[in-house]
Amino acid sequence: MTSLCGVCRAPATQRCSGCQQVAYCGRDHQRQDWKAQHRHQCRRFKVVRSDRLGRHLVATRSIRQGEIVYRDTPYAVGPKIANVPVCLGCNRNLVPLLAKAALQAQRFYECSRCGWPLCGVECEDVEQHRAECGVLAGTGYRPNIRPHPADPERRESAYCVIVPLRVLLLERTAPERYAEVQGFESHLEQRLASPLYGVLRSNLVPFVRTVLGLRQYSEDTLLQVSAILDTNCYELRQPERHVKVRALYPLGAMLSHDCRPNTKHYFDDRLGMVLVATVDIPEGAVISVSYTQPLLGTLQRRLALRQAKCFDCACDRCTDPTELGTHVGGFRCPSCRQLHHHQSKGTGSASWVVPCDPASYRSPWRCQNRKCSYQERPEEYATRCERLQAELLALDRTEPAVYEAFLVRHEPTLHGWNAYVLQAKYALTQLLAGRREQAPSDTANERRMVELCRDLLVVAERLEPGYGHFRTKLLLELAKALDGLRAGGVVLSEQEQQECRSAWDELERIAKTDPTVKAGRIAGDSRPLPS
Ligand SMILES: C[S@@+](CC[C@H](N)C(=O)[O-])C[C@H]1O[C@@H](n2cnc3c(N)ncnc32)[C@H](O)[C@@H]1O
Repeated sequence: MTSLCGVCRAPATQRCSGCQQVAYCGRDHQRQDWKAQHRHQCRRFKVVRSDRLGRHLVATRSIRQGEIVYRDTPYAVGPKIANVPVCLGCNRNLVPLLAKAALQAQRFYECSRCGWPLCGVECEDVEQHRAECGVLAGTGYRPNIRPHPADPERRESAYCVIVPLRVLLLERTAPERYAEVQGFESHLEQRLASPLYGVLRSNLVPFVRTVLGLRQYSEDTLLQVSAILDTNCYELRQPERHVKVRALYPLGAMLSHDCRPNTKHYFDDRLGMVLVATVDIPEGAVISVSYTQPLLGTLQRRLALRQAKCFDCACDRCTDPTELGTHVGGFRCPSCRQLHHHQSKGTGSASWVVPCDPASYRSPWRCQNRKCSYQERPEEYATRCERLQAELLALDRTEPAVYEAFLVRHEPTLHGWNAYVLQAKYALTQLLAGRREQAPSDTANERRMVELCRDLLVVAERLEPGYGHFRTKLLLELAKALDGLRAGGVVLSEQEQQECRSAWDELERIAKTDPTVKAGRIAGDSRPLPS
């Protein structure tokens, strides 16, 4: 069918290259429409609905790796249901901002009108705080939020009212946004059965209706708003600015999850969410993000998604017993291992135990070797994971040697890419990076780093390919370690020099659309240093 010009309805000869969604008879009408409206509507995606994903985003044209898919402005930002003390003006954690002497004063700066803690007088009139301040000030209620130097991680539950209140106040300040938020997914029915919603029913509801006097909002509406926030908010982290809060974004609320996503996101200085394609996304493909951690096995990821976002993931990784060949959830078959031990040769040692049905929380686990009958019940597998998790958590987090010992201890029984092994290996890279600061020319340290990064990069490429954050961090550590070896007098092979050059080249490309990978310089090296 011939396309018609979006302005005059004459036969069209060209399409908008940005979205491929509208056509024009020529450049004049394209320019005219751009100025009049299209610049606000031109998008690389559209929102569609399916039975499995609900509403989600689909690419309306091919999107290149590294391209920014969209920038999204938040509708509401603020503390999580229970949060460490945070400034209601600028969202920064209050504790690290205070000098020791001030902490001993036992109080934070309090807003002169509503009494809630802020950084200082300069945050009293920040737009985010203005509307709520009037409502909070009128109540006479003052939260008892104080510094606890001995327990800086202590969370205050009084914060559970702030973001819901900010959403309710949109009804006055931005009614079209308020109406849009009411249409977001909530999973309220499922959430009402949880203990958290029991607590919200007895804390949040009377606070808003009785203390704040906002009686026009029924219990159902208030719990619905909470459930919308729990389903759609993103954790907004900017460690260098001491910001760790939650935020609701209109496009973010339409974005579906995949355990092998094709985008990543970061937050800009104005707390906007920027979505970047980590791989080439073909026209018609679902645009996905990951709501969870890549270094968890399928059972743990799916449980986390069910608990936080109320759905059962059925992506390619979740439905593959080997998790795309990585065996992140798997372990070595004890029976085949014994056989191997007795015969001291043969293929026994290479048999892995995998779930019979990865998409079931109650699946038994079975040896992949058809000749072996080894099985493990779901309870036994869960206990195995809990034990490993507890062991990992108990390690001294400052000491690389204890992580190395963990790896040696579990090498005979776990896959080299088992979730707990991966977590230990990744922790080791962080510790070795810290050591580099103290001992810059420790070549044994750098050699080990290179080995770990090469290994983890293979996993990262399978689970979060392309420009994903996990892979980017590893590329950076690999490049720095190879540079470190050279600086320490080691002669790199031709292959290693090429490996180092291509890592830096790729990091430069990633940095073009991801400012969290900042350009800098290593002393004595002319290459840009993402940090
Ligand atoms: C941020 S919202 C995304 C928009 C939502 N689909 C809608 O229609 O409003 C998150 C919710 O989308 C659904 N969802 C997202 N990714 C999914 C997936 N991979 N499989 C099934 N449901 C998914 C779940 O209901 C989840 O709680």
